[in-house]
Amino acid sequence: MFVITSKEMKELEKRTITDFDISEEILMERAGISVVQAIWNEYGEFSNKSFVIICGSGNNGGDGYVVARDLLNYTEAVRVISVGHPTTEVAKKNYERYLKHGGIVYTYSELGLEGASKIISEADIVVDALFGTGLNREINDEELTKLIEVMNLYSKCIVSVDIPSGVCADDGKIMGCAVQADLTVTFGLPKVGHFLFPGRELCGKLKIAKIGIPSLDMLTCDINKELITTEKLRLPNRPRWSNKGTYSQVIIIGGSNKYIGAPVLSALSALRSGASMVKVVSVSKVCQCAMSHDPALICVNIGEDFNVEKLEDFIATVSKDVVFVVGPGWDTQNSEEKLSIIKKLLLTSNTLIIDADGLNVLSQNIDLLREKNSSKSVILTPHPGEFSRLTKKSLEKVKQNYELVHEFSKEYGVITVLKDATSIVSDGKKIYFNITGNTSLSKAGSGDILSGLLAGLISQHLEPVEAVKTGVYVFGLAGEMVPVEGMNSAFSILNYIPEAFKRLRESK
Ligand SMILES: NC(=O)C1=CN([C@@H]2O[C@H](COP(=O)(O)OP(=O)(O)OC[C@H]3O[C@@H](n4cnc5c(N)ncnc54)[C@H](OP(=O)(O)O)[C@@H]3O)[C@@H](O)[C@H]2O)[C@@H](O)CC1
Ligand SMILES: [K+]
Repeated sequence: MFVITSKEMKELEKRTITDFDISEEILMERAGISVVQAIWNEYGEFSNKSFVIICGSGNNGGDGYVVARDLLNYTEAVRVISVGHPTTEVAKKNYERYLKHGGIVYTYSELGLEGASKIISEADIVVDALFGTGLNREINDEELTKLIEVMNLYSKCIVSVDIPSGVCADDGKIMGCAVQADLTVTFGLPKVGHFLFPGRELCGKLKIAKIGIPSLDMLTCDINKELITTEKLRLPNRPRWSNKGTYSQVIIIGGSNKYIGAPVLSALSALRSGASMVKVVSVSKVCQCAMSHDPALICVNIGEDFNVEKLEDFIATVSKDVVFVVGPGWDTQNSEEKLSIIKKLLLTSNTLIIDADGLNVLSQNIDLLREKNSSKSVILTPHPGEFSRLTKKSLEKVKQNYELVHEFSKEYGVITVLKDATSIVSDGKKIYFNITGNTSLSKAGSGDILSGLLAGLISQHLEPVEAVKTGVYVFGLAGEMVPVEGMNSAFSILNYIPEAFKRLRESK
């Protein structure tokens, strides 16, 4: 499903109006009616319910007046609190129409905070039509801030029109203060702010209503952002005649005497996601740990401690058709030598996934990525801390920064997975958001599982970007399958991976 910014929404609206002769008025009418329908579907019939609609001065408020008018068809218990007189032609029209239908409007300036609080607290459902995609600055007006606080404090239930007021549609950030909705009804296509935190949390349940905007193909509009959903996800093809040689090997280079388990988690995850042969190349202790967990793993022991020559010798023996994961549990000692290993791996034509300390080492010389073999796919799987080191930008600046993920991937010719509660993937062309998962994944070791899972999928010949999309989605699903959220070790997530794949297959 495509995901858009407020600017893109305006463009779609413009083209709908000019190229398809569907007026702004029709769009607003359908938007308002779709909100009423969504409320009915969610909360049941209206005869015993009371409503208050908080309308701002723009078109979001205009939608609010349509909602109010339509609700009058079902109940008299409808009130509007207007915050500023409607300023757009179409909002004014709908304000007038609501009045003509006998609608009651209180102005916030006359009511004051106390009056507004009373009306809000008495209503069963508060419809938030204060600001939508037109919010263009921080809300710093004291009276507005207080009104939003009152809405959050006293409402029994809030339904936001398009987006919770105060949430920026383009990055999910709170512009001063914001409404916490129970249900949000958006129009046409979801906005980025619906999927990035804190906006994602403030939406409550999200419904996407069709209001008559033609498809992107018809509008000849190129949108480069998508939400990862099951329909388009690819799964590996495993022909019945295949044998272990049909698939690529997965080789995990990582682990240290400090972090023994990380590469083992990666390796076990690769097996769970379908890899046929997984090697762990590491120090003795890691190899022992790997063997004790699964004798089917193949270990290449490089000695008691990190040994660059042995690693180099091993890499020289590796055939073309291999998926490398480098970094889980590596630690950052001997970073110069480790950097030279990454350089060697970049020059081979195999697929390379760089994770964890592999990324921390790489951040000392990110330009190494420019030397990669041009036919090679390189996937980086940073969490925000690692991405901040890679880009030399503060954590604040990189968190959820989908544009940066896009630019970075384009500049270095890599696929980047910025892991977070909403993960962001880019191959430098498109941007994908993944929203599966929960806090069962917020655990040491879970990143190692993801890198192994991606390697396992690529070893079964999925295109790297397809493997990454499927991988992050399935990984999230596996996290959601933990019986009690958060009460788990990352290790236990491994058990849910096959089941998560099954669920995805069945849902297609
Ligand atoms: N696109 C479509 O296809 C469709 C769009 N539709 C609907 O239109 C909505 C977008 O409408 P919109 O563009 O009129 O903007 P909206 O969100 O009402 O806010 C603008 C008002 O807020 C004000 N304002 C802004 N920031 C402020 C602040 N911090 N503090 C105080 N004031 C602030 C701003 O003031 P100004 O900047 O002019 O001073 C202006 O008055 C969209 O979300 C959807 O609901 C539907 O009808 C269906 C079709
Ligand atoms: K709103």
